[in-house]
Amino acid sequence: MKIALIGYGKMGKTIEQIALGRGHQIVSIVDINNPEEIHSDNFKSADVAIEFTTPATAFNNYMQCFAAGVPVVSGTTGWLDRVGEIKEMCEKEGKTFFYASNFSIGVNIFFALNKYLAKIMNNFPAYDVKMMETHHIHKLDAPSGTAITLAEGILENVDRKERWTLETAEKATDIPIHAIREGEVPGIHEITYESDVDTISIKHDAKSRAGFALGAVVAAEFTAGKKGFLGMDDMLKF
Ligand SMILES: NC(=O)C1=CN([C@@H]2O[C@H](COP(=O)(O)OP(=O)(O)OC[C@H]3O[C@@H](n4cnc5c(N)ncnc54)[C@H](O)[C@@H]3O)[C@@H](O)[C@H]2O)C=CC1
Ligand SMILES: O=C(O)C1=N[C@H](C(=O)O)C[C@H](O)C1
Repeated sequence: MKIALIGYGKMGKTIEQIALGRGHQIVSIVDINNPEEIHSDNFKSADVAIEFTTPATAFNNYMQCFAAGVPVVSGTTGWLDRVGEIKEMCEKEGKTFFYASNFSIGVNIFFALNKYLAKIMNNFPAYDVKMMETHHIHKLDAPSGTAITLAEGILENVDRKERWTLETAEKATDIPIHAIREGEVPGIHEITYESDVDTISIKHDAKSRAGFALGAVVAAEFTAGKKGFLGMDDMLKF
């Protein structure tokens, strides 16, 4: 498969290695210093573009991919206030877009576990819930996209909670997310339920970026030739 990379930072470089190892060809690499590459014939020849850039630049990159007729797989976080526009373009204009706040298979198992635990906890109001995420100091957004997905999994299932908040809970109906930025940590997420008598925690700790990158390449293989707005639930069968 011919892959174009948009964003050649920590994720772009890890994805390149995994894609080459799976027999794919990298036909184009777009980064901040060569934005015109996205208009090149090499870029347009890609079966799929994999986009990992920044919250501020992702949406415009998606528009460029759509204009070039290249399906997009993206994991960039912090831009989801505009996801409705992308879904509409996929539905009405036949564009192709695969998004995951976290491509790691382990984290997606953790998402399912989080929802299952939340369903149980809905029946036990003696427990309050809080979240913690830790990432490297270069991360631009907080809370992490993964933490937001986890919070949404709790909100869908725990009736006594209404929204997530960064750091402090203002009301009993809030889920506070504590965001720590420390060293070069690839990503840790923890959900804690606490009562007067005990604590129950579930935690995912990424050892490197390899799991995120492998998931993104597998998602690219899945996306090539498909139409519409796609996500991990379409690809994984639990
Ligand atoms: N969904 C997932 O599984 C994961 C998502 N991420 C997210 O992916 C994004 C990127 O993460 P990293 O690679 O660690 O960041 P990074 O900072 O190492 O790399 C970002 C790259 O994008 C480039 N860039 C900036 N503006 C650009 C533009 N307009 N066009 C093309 N390239 C541009 C930068 O020069 C840099 O090389 C972040 O939003 C992060 O939260 C990170 C890991 C896993
Ligand atoms: O910025 C990162 O590094 C990561 N970002 C994603 C997020 O915001 O959830 C996924 C992973 O945790 C690493």
